[in-house]
Amino acid sequence: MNQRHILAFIDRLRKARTFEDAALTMLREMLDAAQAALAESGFSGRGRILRGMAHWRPSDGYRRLVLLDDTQRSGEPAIHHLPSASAWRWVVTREGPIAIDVPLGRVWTWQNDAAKVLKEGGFSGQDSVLRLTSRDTSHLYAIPLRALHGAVEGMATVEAGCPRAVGEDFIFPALQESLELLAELAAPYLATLPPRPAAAGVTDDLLPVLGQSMAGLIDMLRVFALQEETLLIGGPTGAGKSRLARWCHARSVRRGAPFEVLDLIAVPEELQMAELFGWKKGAFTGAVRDTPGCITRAFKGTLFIDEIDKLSLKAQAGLLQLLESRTYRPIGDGAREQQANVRFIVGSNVDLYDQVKAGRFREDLYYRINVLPVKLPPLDERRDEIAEWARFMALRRHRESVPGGEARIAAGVERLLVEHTWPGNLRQLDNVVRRAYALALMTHGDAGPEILLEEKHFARALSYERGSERRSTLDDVRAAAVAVVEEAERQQGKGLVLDLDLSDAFRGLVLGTAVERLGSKDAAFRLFGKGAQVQARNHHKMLRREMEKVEALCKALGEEGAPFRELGDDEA
Ligand SMILES: Nc1ncnc2c1ncn2[C@@H]1O[C@H](COP(=O)(O)OP(=O)(O)OP(=O)(O)O)[C@@H](O)[C@H]1O
Repeated sequence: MNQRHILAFIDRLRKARTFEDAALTMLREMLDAAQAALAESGFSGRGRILRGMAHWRPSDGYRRLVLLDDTQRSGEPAIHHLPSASAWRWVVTREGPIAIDVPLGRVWTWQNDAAKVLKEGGFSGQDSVLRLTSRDTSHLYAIPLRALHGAVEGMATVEAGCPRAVGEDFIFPALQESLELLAELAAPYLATLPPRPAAAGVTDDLLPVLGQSMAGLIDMLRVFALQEETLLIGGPTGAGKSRLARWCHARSVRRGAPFEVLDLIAVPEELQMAELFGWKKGAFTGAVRDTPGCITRAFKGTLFIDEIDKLSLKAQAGLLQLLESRTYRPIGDGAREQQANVRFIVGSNVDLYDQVKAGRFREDLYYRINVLPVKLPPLDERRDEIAEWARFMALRRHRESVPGGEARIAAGVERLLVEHTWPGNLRQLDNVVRRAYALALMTHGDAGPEILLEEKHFARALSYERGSERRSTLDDVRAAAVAVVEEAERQQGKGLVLDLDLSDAFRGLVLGTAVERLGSKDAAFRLFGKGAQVQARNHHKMLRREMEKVEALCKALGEEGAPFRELGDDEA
């Protein structure tokens, strides 16, 4: 590339207004450079430059994906292809460009004017290989794209089809320098330009509201939904991850088969393996009959594992083995292994890589499930959706009581809701709408076919909410800790000691509060994932023990009487 050429390229990048404009400019230039290298090579007329792809994917998920396909006739609808997950891993770990000889599975690069094989058979991800060969790609070049701070956050790929060049260096040596230069020049634009506004998304029963900020993500998810690889949906609690998983299933080739959910927050650690794989009669105490696990129940369908970070290390090993071999054995079953015919979607509301660094999540499993990561933004970043969700939720609530009824929200409510912050996301909004609905019912006497939810109902419903200025739960818990420490200091001043073990009473205080609030011990235990204790009817005893600790704390603090005293008494 001569200087004039480079300047013209920079000029086009400068004129780009969106990520997509810049990515297409870069890819066009890359494909043209590859075309020229092919024409000058010994493979001229025997191979084809097929397509280029660019994606931007910081660690928490795919943000954008752009395809420039020279095999498509113009006017054809864009066929979406996925970038290669294995190529991405190579580029990230090497932080440099690589070339892949797809049929041989060879991964190599070019160093000091010489080809260097990084790994024979290093490109062996079955899904990636199949996908590339099915679109006639024999050679793939992958170049890192760097964010402004230097980290690799994206990748550009050029695909070529030239069966004659299998096992040969092909055109990479001649091309590598210009591909790297083009990527380097384009990266600052890619890192900073906004996305092209997506066309208004099509809504349906599973995704009834779709704002501008979600439309781009949904476009990508339409492509991801069709794949067999594991999809990882991150995002804060209540943002709608489970619903989105169901939406993906409904758009996948598996849509006619079951959609199963394994919510790990509700399953005690010791039962996780059993829930996943099922068990044979007699496998453990209480296993009175053969019971299929959710992998069997999801046969030919999709299994959504929510809160994957709650998976015990033992169950992580089991899941990894399953993902690698695609086979499993129910607990206590010595017989033949069973084939797992299931597509996995995994949900998490924490950063899984942080869990890896903290030693709580296996790194190998992390890479297995982090193939197609996406992040569902919090509702506060989807403000254009808030009013519409509220309308949808009000109607949904009303129709639970009056099928076919109509519910409206008064003018002015929208502003109220949009100005609020929603740390609990859609779940919190749903609660507020339900509260406003209950207040409207009180105004109107009963639910007629039509109901109007007024501003005063929402204002009141919101007044029960914790506002944006509210401190976090952690701050509140820490405030309680500070109070105890201050009390210990006071007692020390009097020559006394406040035993640290007394702070164990926190469990009892939490449980007691939950029982009071929910009006049921069973519900309180289930709220905290202790359903197994309820089932075994152990929870009364457990609660009693916790209440004794609360009493001991009260005594040490010189309080007369303890809260929730009566809770430990009856077994009702
Ligand atoms: N697509 C949807 N259609 C209807 N309601 C929805 C949708 N998405 C979210 N909601 C509302 O938000 C609530 C939370 O949604 P969901 O359970 O999918 O969130 P989540 O992100 O999986 O939460 P968690 O991380 O706590 O499991 C639902 O109970 C529902 O009221």
